[in-house]
Amino acid sequence: MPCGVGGEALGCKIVTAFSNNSQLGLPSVMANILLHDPNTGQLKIILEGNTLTGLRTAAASVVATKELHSGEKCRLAILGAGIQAKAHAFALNHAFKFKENEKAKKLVEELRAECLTDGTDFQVSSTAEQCVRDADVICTTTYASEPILHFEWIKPGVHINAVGAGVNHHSELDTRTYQNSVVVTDSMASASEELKGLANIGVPVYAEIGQIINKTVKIPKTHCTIFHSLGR
Ligand SMILES: NC(=O)C1=CN([C@@H]2O[C@H](COP(=O)(O)OP(=O)(O)OC[C@H]3O[C@@H](n4cnc5c(N)ncnc54)[C@H](OP(=O)(O)O)[C@@H]3O)[C@@H](O)[C@H]2O)C=CC1
Ligand SMILES: O=C(O)C1=NCCCC1
Repeated sequence: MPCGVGGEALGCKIVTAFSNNSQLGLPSVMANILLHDPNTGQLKIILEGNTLTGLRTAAASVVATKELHSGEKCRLAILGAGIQAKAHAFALNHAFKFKENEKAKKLVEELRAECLTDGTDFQVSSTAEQCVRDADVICTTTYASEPILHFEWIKPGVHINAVGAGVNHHSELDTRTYQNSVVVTDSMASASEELKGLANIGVPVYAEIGQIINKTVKIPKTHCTIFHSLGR
């Protein structure tokens, strides 16, 4: 993932995703950042990039949630219990102060200890359905290659940040959820490759989040909104 800002900065994040790494005690997503001198191109430093990946991905979901969900934000549901689940729990709670949170057990004690100072509570759900029912905002952060979120479980007006990816990037949500949603992404260029399967179920990628932010595109009323986070 290359990035340049005028004459000020030049860098590249190299990232891999190996979903079975937890069996080896390693993070499944591992990133390093190469920073170059923006005037000469000389490599200056190689930085650990996992921390930034957590922060940036969750921050993008916060921005998308602000732009795409206008209703009350009482209940946050997170499917998944890894690095991104935790990053999203922190970032979305910080931004929106949810009253209730449902997420996997192994994260709960850690989150209670780290977040309870502001009165937020976290609960464990035994099923994905229980987790997402009545949620206002849902984040999916897994490697599921079959849908883990079904249309009949979600209430009208929900906003979904679809962050994870299985074999393809649209495997966490079922077809009906897509067909009843407006899908916004971070990069149309990436979506044309990584979300091309959506065309097979008649679902267009409606806009880039940047177009919503700069008000060149307006979101029509739909059952729900999906921010498809591709990460680049
Ligand atoms: N859009 C973006 O910008 C980014 C996207 N990602 C994507 O986000 C996802 C999560 O990344 P990260 O949090 O770092 O990964 P982790 O390995 O830390 O966590 C993955 C979580 O997904 C769960 N999981 C794995 N497979 C399945 C499945 N088949 N069904 C249900 N749950 C499953 C795991 O469960 P268990 O705990 O039981 O193993 C775990 O809780 C990945 O798909 C990754 O590629 C990551 C970074 C940036
Ligand atoms: O770092 C990112 O951005 C990633 N996006 C998609 C999957 C893995 C990491």
